[in-house]
Amino acid sequence: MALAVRMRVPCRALLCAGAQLRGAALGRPEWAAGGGDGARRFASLRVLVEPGAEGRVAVMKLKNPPVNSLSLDFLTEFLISLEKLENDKAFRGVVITSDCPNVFSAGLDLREMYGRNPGHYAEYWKAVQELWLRLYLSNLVLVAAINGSCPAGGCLMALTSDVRILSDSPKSVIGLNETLLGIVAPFWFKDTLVNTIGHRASERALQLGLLFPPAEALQVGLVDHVVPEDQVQSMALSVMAHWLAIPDHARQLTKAMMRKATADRLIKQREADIQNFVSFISRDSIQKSLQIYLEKLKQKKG
Ligand SMILES: CCCCCCCCCCCC/C=C/CC(=O)SCCNC(=O)CCNC(=O)[C@H](O)C(C)(C)COP(=O)(O)OP(=O)(O)OC[C@H]1O[C@@H](n2cnc3c(N)ncnc32)[C@H](O)[C@@H]1OP(=O)(O)O
Repeated sequence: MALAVRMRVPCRALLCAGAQLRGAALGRPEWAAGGGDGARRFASLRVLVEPGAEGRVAVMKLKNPPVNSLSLDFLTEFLISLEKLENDKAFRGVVITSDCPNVFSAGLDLREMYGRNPGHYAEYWKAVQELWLRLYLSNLVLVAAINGSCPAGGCLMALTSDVRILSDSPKSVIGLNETLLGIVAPFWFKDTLVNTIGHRASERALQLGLLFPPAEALQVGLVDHVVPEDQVQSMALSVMAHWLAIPDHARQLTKAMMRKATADRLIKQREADIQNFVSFISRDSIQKSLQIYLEKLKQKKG
């Protein structure tokens, strides 16, 4: 049944090969079965996957300290974990959350986009595209349990989920703040935001690089629920149960119907998008902006 409606990213085989290569580059696969749940529990260096209490639901904990920045190695491990879950028919839903205190994800790793060579930028961007496509078109129910700050690429990742739960903490701000760094959110970041909060709200949020505090994020529709931090996980599981009450095939076809056109826009021009990214990020002015931003982050500490 699920096979009939399974969405596929066309360049899947290519990425799989890429992911395996990256896995090899990491030195060892690191997948370790553990505990009484046997093969259903696995972990890599930076991604911990364990079955939730509800069964058929996995909890994926991101643990790339200090801030879950999306480095190339982290993206690769994330992709491999997701692929394993997609292929394991025991699972119908995944709660994605952070193992780093107060931060869901700081977004793309700035060190992957600063001071490197064009080949590296291209490889990195391809992995970013792939993670977005895999998450956005996932057959699983994805619930983002956002237990901390969620800027830029972190927000993009959360926006690919079917539901977002945000912790009610002053640190839990969320948004696409790229313009504050002097960079531009690519069209598919923009499309994902527009699909969630509409055109006018997106235009304002993107131009101003807004990071919404919880109450405003809820009001604009960027997240679906705001709850105290200690209830984020239980709320995510409760929402998940609601979504899992719907037959998979009907829900999956509906999800595909809603999302395919947006994903296809990138799929049709992936190479051009990579070239755009490489030439944009390689500009002296953009490298200077990133350098200043990285210095500001360091100075913040004091
Ligand atoms: C003509 C038009 C053409 C258009 C073409 C378009 C082409 C594409 C354009 C390019 C688009 C690129 C898209 C990028 C999206 C992104 O995701 S960029 C990343 C944006 N992220 C942020 O702005 C978040 C920055 N971080 C923070 O604000 C804070 O760290 C935090 C709020 C997340 C956490 O704060 P705190 O807990 O206080 O930790 P810190 O002390 O700040 O940080 C600890 C440590 O981590 C380092 N760090 C933080 N964020 C990042 C990051 N994103 N990448 C790498 N490293 C990061 C920080 O520097 C500290 O390091 P040290 O301990 O000092 O070494």
